[in-house]
Amino acid sequence: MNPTLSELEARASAPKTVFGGDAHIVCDNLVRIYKTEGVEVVALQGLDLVVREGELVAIVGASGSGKSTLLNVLSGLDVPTAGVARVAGMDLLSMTAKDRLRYRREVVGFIWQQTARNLLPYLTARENVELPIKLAGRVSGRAARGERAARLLELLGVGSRAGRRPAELSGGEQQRVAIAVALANEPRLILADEPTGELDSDTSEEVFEALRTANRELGVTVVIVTHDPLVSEQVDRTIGIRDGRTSSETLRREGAEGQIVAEEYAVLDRVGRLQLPRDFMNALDMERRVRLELESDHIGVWPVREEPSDEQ
Ligand SMILES: Nc1ncnc2c1ncn2[C@@H]1O[C@H](COP(=O)(O)OP(=O)(O)OP(=O)(O)O)[C@@H](O)[C@H]1O
Repeated sequence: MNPTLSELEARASAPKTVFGGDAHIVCDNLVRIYKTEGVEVVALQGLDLVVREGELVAIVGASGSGKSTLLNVLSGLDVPTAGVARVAGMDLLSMTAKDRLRYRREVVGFIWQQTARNLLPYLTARENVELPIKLAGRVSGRAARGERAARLLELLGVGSRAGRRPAELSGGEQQRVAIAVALANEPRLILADEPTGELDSDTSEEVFEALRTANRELGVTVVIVTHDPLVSEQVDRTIGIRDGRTSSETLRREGAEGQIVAEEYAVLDRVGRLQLPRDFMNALDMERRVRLELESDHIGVWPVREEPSDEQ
């Protein structure tokens, strides 16, 4: 039955539910187009992402999928072409230069892949953590700063290394100190770009454990960007991105016998688009068109064998 005029009016005046609501990170239909020498590259093509406060998530994608572009947007280094990007209620598209600076100093902390980029080589671990606290000018007194730095290093399991310079630390220890540096000014969000890219698998586990500790003990939201799909064993939620769009989500949970179960889901956007995994499409030779059938509890997707006459 068609709605009456008064029903339509009531619908129009009802408060609109905004995508993502007041979630900590909201990207809604995010687009980033790079223009170089007249050629346009669409790095993000309508990406949607919602992360709640206090979550620990990984964003995984192959090279060129748009991970760095997304990270640059979330870190306030780059401004997207269109869409919505909000972190902790701050609008990353319309922020003034002053707000952007404050955002980068106070709201987000970073950990880069290159261990050397995170720490100053001539300072000890403790001095590296103290420096951003001093620059922010929010904690006065050397002793108070030293105490905060020592507490963070202790929390991340590198308290005994406080007096060492980066060159006297292992790669994993350097990254744990880097996490302490990122946490120095109590950011609400930590962005980590391939934080274990230069480490072997045992050392990587230590770094993930440190990120989990920071997340659990301090309640800070953590977003890890990586090309390594095995990260889904380390975090509760892994978001896959493909061709500049979120394509899948893997949720990790504990099974009945205490075993870790990882389940992969495809992401359905608001207009009903979803990306089929490439290997599923290849296995059934699916191309261009598929046949859909609505069943009582699922939707069937079948490959269509194209007739040559179809193209004319
Ligand atoms: N500054 C730029 N100018 C032009 N094109 C760019 C620029 N930065 C990225 N791109 C293009 O945008 C797309 C997404 O790149 P992006 O660096 O975000 O992917 P990525 O998933 O981080 O890859 P990688 O893991 O290799 O760093 C690619 O096609 C890339 O060539």
